[in-house]
Order: sequence, then structure tokens, then C-alpha cells
Amino acid sequence: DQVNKEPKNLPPSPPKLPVIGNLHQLGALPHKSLCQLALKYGPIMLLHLGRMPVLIVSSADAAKEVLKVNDLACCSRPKLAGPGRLTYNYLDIAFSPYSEYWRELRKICVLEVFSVKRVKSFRFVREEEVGSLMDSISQLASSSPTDPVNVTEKVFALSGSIIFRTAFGKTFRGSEFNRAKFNDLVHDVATVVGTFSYDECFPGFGWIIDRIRGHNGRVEGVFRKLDALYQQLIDDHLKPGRAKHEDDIIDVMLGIEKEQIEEHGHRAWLTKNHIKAVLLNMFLGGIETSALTVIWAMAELLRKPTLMKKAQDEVRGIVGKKGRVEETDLDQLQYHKMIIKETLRLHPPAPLLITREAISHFKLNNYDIDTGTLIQINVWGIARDSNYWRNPEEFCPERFIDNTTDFKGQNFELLPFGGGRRVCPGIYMGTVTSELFLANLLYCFDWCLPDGMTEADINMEEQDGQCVTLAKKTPLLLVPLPSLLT
Ligand code: HEM
Repeated sequence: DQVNKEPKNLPPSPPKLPVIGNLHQLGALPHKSLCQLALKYGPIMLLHLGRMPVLIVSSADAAKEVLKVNDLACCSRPKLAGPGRLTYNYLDIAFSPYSEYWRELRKICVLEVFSVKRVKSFRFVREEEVGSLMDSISQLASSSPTDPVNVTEKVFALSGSIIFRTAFGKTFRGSEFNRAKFNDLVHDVATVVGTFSYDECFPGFGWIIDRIRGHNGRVEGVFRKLDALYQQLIDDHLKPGRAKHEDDIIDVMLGIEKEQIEEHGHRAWLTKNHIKAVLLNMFLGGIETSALTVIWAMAELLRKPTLMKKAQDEVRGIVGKKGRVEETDLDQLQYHKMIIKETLRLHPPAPLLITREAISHFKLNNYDIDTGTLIQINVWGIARDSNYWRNPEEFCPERFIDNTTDFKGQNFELLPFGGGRRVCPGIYMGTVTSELFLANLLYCFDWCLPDGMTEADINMEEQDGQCVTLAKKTPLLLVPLPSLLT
């Protein structure tokens, strides 16, 4: 039998160095370096990061093969050390390997936490928080009219307060996290879960490099900060007589825990650590993604004043003198929706999605993909591929006029939320939040560049650091002029 076995047909690989393999070719912005490598080695390549084989998928056709045809073989997650620590050993949704447990947990959360009905029930939170941000920007604009506002910081704080209130049932203002460098913590979490540890790439000696670069200490530091926060949130929820408007995710999960204990007479599977692990997903999935979308959209519009004007005319024309954009207005803002879509095309918050792992051997365009191979889908590269997109580098929301391409995982040339069984369950929450933020920023203010700066000076560089998310390197500083409508 062994004799008759066909030799394996592995995907092409760039030449690798002894021991480290292709690690040195990743660079500071892996999605970019991987695009360059794909031009030479093709849309299906096999890299080796130390001992780990990693399949890099860089075309819509190949992404379809992975996410649609072979999704079941590819929908697991590897047990990497950083996410392992932060998820209490993979008890969450995003980093848990494919299993009965993951299916059950995802099902509960999709029904109870991410459903359109639940997300809509928190509309008042989003509108209140957006309203108070607009008020605070107005105050800054009237007290020091020429001073720039750090829009990046404001948008992160807004996104944080919305997740705090909807997911954790607590206001963010006045908490320790408001004062601390909140966006740094959010970014640290994304970095810790996005960075491979050297120990897993190089068993035997990698831990020495990890120790020298302080990787383990960093993971532990982030873990302790988050764990203390979660514990405090859970304790608050267990206090009798707690005032609340709507059940938040902690209420929902504590309710399931109680039901299980009542039903079985003892705890079935849900513990406080499970709840904390899911809170990490809210923290990581919910805050940075929506904030980055708004920041990149603002930066792109600032560079193209005619598009900015078109967007402002639309929102101001539809909302009139109401003073604020409400969620019920959003469906009428068709151009606005195209701006968000175009921003997610050029600046997908997770440019390589979240690492997957093959749980069985499968064939991808005749190549053999072995069990245990890690899989990264370069959605950043795919969305800039001139085979699918005309003038792909240009920010042009108009490309979506009379074009039904959507980002929900069915059009493989546009996958900012991934696809298949692991598709982002927060699509509705993420888009409604980003749309509401951006629409209000555009409706309430005219935005000018700080003195002496021109459109060409806006820094569009991406933050390096091999992180799971794609942040703008420098903060967006803009001078707000209140619009006459507010
Ligand atoms: C603009 C907003 C957002 C973007 C672009 C985004 C993007 C993504 C991406 C690319 C993935 C990985 C998909 C894959 O591996 O194929 C993902 C997964 C996930 N996202 Fe989002 N996301 C957003 C908003 C949210 C929000 C608001 C939440 C929750 C509060 C959330 C929670 C999650 C969770 C729990 C997963 C893991 C799913 C799984 O592995 O089964 N996301 N998201």
C-alpha cells in the first residue's frame, strides 16, 4: 500500500532558511509581504514558520475553496499560547478549536447575544454614547476652536463605552479604564493574540527568545489586567438588586449557568472562566474593529474633499435639523453604506482573518494540505487584487453602485468578516456601530486639517508589529467646526 501511495503534491514554497524557515520573510506588515510573495509563488503557498507549516491563501477562488468547499476540514483554530492564556485555555468562541463545545457556545451566543433583536435592544446605549461624544467634541470646539481633537482616541473611547455598556452592563466613564491608556490595552490584547510565540515555532529553544523579548511577561500582564476587570464585572452582576435596562451578555451567561445547575442539580459545563473567555471576544472583537473602521473611513474622506462633501450632503439632507443621526436613519444613507464597505475593503480590521487549522487532510486545487497545517487567508491582498477590482488601490465608494458584492461571506473577493462556519457573528453589531459613529461625525461637524497640513500630508501608514488587527500608525488629529444643523 505504501509503495502505491502517490507522492504528495505540496503547494509551492519560497526558499527557506534552516531552522527559522520563512519567518524572516514576514516583515513588519505580514499581509503586505505575503502579497509580494504570492505574486511570485502563487495564490496557494506553503510557508514554514520554524516547525509550523502555514498555508497562505491569496485569491478569491482559493478562498472559496477553503471557506466553502473545504470549510469543515479548515474550521478549527490552532492551540497557540497567547490566545490560550487569555481564553482560559480556549473556552471562548474565537480561538476554541472546532468541537461540540464550540458549536454549542457559538449557537447560544448567536441566538442570545449577536441576534439582530438583541443588538437592536441596545440601540439606546449606542445613541446615548454617540450623543455624549458629539457633545464633548462640541464643547472642545467652542472652548478652543482652532485646537485639533484626537479623533482616534475619541472613537476608541466611544467604541469602548458601547461595548462596556452593552456587553458588560457598566459605564466606562469614570472607570479605571477610562483613565488608563485604553486604546493601548485594546491594542496590546490584539498584539498578544496575534503574535506567534517563538516557543511554538521552535520547540526546545524558542522559549529563550520569548523570555528575552518579554513575550510571556506581556501576555501575563495583559491577562491579569483583563481577568481583574472581568472578575469585578461578574461580582457586580451577582449583587442582589442590581439595576438594569436589558440583559447584557454577563446576565445571559449567568442565567445559563443557573439553569444548568437547576436542571442537573450540579454545574454542567459553564463556569465563570467560560464567561470570562467570552468577554475577551467582546473586548477584542467589538471595540477595535468598529473603531478602526471609522478612523480609516475618516482619513480616506479627508483626503478626498469631494467624497466628504457628497457624504455630508447625503446625511444632512436626510436627517435635516434633527440634531443627531439615529439608527433608524441609517437605512436611507446609501452612499454612507458604500463608504463603510469601501473602507472595509481597503482596511479590513483583521487582514489575515484569525488563524485556522486543518483538522483533516484535504485537496486544494490538487495540492495536498496536511492535517495540522495552519491557514491564513490574506483578505487584505484579495481585496486589492486587480483581477477582481478596477483601480484597486483607489478609495472609491462609487464602485459599489449597481454592484451587489457584499461582505457577509458569500463574495470571496470581499471578506472583511471572514466566511464559512467561523464567519464573524458580530457583523450586524459591527456595521451598525461603525455606521452610526461615522454618520454622526459627518453630520455634526465639518472637519479641517490642523494648520499648515494639506490632504497629501495625512499619514495613511499602517501600524506595524505583526498584530491580528490593522491600526492606523499615527492618530488622526482634526479640527471640528460644528455644523449649523446641530
Ligand atoms: C467592523 C467590525 C468587525 C469586523 C471587521 C470583524 C471581523 C472579524 C473576522 C475577520 C473574524 C474571523 C473570521 C474567520 O476566521 O473567518 C471575526 C470573528 C469573530 N468576531 Fe468579528 N468583526 C467585527 C465586529 C465584531 C463585533 C462587534 C463582535 C462582538 C462584539 C465580534 C465578535 C467576533 C467573534 C466572537 C468572532 C469569532 C468567531 C468564531 O471563531 O467562531 N466581531 N470577526
